[in-house]
Amino acid sequence: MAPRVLISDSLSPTAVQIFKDRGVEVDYQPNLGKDKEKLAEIIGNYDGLAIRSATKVTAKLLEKATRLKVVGRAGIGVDNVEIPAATAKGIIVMNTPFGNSITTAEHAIALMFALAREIPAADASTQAGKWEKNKFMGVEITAKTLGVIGCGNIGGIVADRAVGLKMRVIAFDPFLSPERAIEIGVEKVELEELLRRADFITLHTPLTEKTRNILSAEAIAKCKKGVRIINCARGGLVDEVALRAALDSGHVAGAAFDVFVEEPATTNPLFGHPNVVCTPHLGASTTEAQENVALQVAEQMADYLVKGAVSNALNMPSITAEEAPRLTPFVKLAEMIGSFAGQLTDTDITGIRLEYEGDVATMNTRALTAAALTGVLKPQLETVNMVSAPAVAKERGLGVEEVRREEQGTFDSVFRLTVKTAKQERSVAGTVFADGKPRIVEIKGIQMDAEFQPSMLYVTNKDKPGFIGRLGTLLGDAGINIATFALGRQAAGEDAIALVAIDGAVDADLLDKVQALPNVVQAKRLRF
Ligand SMILES: NC(=O)c1ccc[n+]([C@@H]2O[C@H](COP(=O)([O-])OP(=O)(O)OC[C@H]3O[C@@H](n4cnc5c(N)ncnc54)[C@H](O)[C@@H]3O)[C@@H](O)[C@H]2O)c1
Ligand SMILES: O=C(O)[C@H](O)COP(=O)(O)O
Repeated sequence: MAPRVLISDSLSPTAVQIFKDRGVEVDYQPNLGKDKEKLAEIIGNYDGLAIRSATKVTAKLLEKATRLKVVGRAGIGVDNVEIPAATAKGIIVMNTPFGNSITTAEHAIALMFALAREIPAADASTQAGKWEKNKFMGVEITAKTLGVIGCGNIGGIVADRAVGLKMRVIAFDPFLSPERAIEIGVEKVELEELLRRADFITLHTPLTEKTRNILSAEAIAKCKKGVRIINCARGGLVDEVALRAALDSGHVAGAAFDVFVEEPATTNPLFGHPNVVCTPHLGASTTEAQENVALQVAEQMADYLVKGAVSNALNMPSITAEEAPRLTPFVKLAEMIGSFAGQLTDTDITGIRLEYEGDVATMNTRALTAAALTGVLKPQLETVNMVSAPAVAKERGLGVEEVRREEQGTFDSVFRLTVKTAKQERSVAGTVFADGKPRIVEIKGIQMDAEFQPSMLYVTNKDKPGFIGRLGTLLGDAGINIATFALGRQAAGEDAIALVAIDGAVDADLLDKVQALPNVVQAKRLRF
């Protein structure tokens, strides 16, 4: 069945076309993001949800999203998505981190000019027939100091444009390296210094607990008198009430805002002030940016739903479309080896060691680790998947250790997983053969050669004559056909392992009988 995607915000028709071309069924309902109830009613029918900023992907909505595998944000900010809730449900959240950066940076520059020359007010006055030539006295931006708070993708582009406009640019960003600051021609400063020196301040950080009200009443008071403030990033970075007071007192000369604490903003403390310019979250609204983000989000979501490739995910390691064909059989191997170990372990797992040997050590081991953890946890947690498994493992305090060795041994690649419990360590290793099928090659250090089968019986025993015959007879008498029988042992008379693929299933009674056979140490049913 073709995967189904719902687009619940306004997106370029390019997205619809790409989904169709990639074999994904698509429903375009651009106003649904504003209708929470209706969205919750139908979200259960979809594998993918493509959104902009109007749709709020809350934990409550995700409860109804029983089939959802991916949320794609056609844009940058994902503050409208409850990512921990999506992760817990195994839903990938991806964005398009660069598609609208230039456009948004240009909007910030446009708002800076609008403030410097009071263009919106002058336009309204002129079109009202007033010709108030003496009322609108602007300021030049040349040689003025622009303070950039948050100098990532957009802040960096704003800085570059401002340098071109002959401004002096200073930036506050704890994660801006001195090398990058030199490269883009900005002076890296602390926030206090930026506030003290800047003639214009522009904000380009995400909204986090650290950045909320980064321009608080106190910070605004530290600004140079006559400062002009531009916010094209997120509502909540500036204390709107404090800013209004500073505008009223004349301490701040002007403010240009594209984003607001409450959106859609129909009322706001800043509204109505003569030196305030507002736009309705238009930062990303150009034909070019909307084409970019629509195309990118549709390609990324289709790649995931159709090919399993993951890019720009915020809660899962990336798997490129190029690496997916080589990686996919190993993802399957890692999950099955993990599942094998998880099914064998009854007591609390305290730690997991993952060893990648040979070619597999050069692959995307973050994705393989996520797959292996999924396998380990699934016997206890039905709903866990590659998205949620690393977070769940961390939450449960499982120490996860990765070891990579590129030298090859008997096989081109070996993946070994060791589960640690308070009582013991148990390892299982496997590889992928040339036919692309995963194989078990070692259990507890004992060499084996077994394919994974849907129904298997795992028996450890003392290697004494008669065991195989007795087990075969027991299964035969119960009407159970043996499909394959793999054996491995340490040495004659010592520990041995039998891995038996069977048609049908062994019930609890029969398992007890296997367990009661002479020399049997442990008998377990396994399902793959
Ligand atoms: N108005 C719009 O339509 C529109 C469009 C696109 C993006 N945005 C918003 O713009 C913002 C920036 O986007 P971006 O692509 O440049 O993101 P980015 O991740 O590339 O850059 C953000 C920068 O903020 C810095 N930062 C984080 N915490 C900080 C702190 N406490 N103090 C100072 N700096 C801090 C980071 O180090 C990073 O360099 C986002 O919030 C995004 O949602 C708005
Ligand atoms: O973070 C973003 O990409 C912008 O806020 C754009 O939002 P929009 O897609 O709703 O215009």
